[in-house]
Amino acid sequence: MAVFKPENVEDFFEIGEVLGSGHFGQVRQVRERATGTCWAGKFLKIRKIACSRLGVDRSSVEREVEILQTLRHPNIVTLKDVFESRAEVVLILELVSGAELFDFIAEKDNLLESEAIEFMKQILEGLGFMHSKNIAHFDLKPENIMLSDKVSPNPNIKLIDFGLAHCFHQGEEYRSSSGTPQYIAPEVINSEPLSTASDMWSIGVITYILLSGLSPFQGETDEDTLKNVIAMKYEFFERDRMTAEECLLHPWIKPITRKQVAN
Ligand SMILES: COc1cc(-c2ccc3ncc(-c4cccc([C@@H](O)NCCN(C)C)c4)n3n2)ccc1O
Repeated sequence: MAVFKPENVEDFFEIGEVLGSGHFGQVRQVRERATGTCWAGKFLKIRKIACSRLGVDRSSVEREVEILQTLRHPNIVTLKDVFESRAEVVLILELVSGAELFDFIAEKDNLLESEAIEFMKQILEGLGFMHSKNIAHFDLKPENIMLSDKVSPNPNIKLIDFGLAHCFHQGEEYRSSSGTPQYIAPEVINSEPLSTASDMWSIGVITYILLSGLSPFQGETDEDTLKNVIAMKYEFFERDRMTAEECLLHPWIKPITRKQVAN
């Protein structure tokens, strides 16, 4: 069992405003007392009774910590420290002070295709790094794609929220029905074995929304959305989903000629 720092997190960090919350608990801005540096604290209530709906299993926290400790990349949020006291674990993470990607785009009058390409390139670079470590995110969606800061004219993309992430081991079969209906792949809905390719389905949905402003499978209810995803009312020329690495080599993202660059 992983051992986290038993000290009281408030001895080292001043707890600030709530940045976001979910079934997992809360993300709050925290200020390091020794340096004045601001970080993001993910406050997780640990489930004490297995059948309880409140809180998260300690095993899932250990899995996320192990995955975050493996991932060091400019487009993936970094983990600094982990504290545990009583029934709470606190992940101290690099603060991402920009907006969620889609909120940033919503505030602009329009998004240039060159800007969309740059955003997709950075998302794919972070995801390609994860996949090179046999780690799948399994919850890729606009809310989990953030911008590094509010002021830079060319902000960096940061992938966050690794609560559903999974590291595949040789020969292992992994199934999960978790995720967000608009973005999950058919194999998730059909309880089939998953892989990093399931993230590439989500990338396809995100790219579609980024370029069209429309969500391809969204229905009136989550049930309708899931039915739309598995109805397969679409045709692809390519039979197999591209990997993140293959996407980065696609002419839309990596121009082949100066003429393409000029466009
Ligand atoms: C929510 O889980 C994570 C959040 C983060 C994280 C790291 C740095 C950071 N800076 C700002 C934020 C932030 C800001 C607003 C909302 C959230 C989060 O609560 N919501 C993200 C959406 N997700 C829960 C669907 C997080 N974060 N979130 C990292 C790993 C996680 O598993």
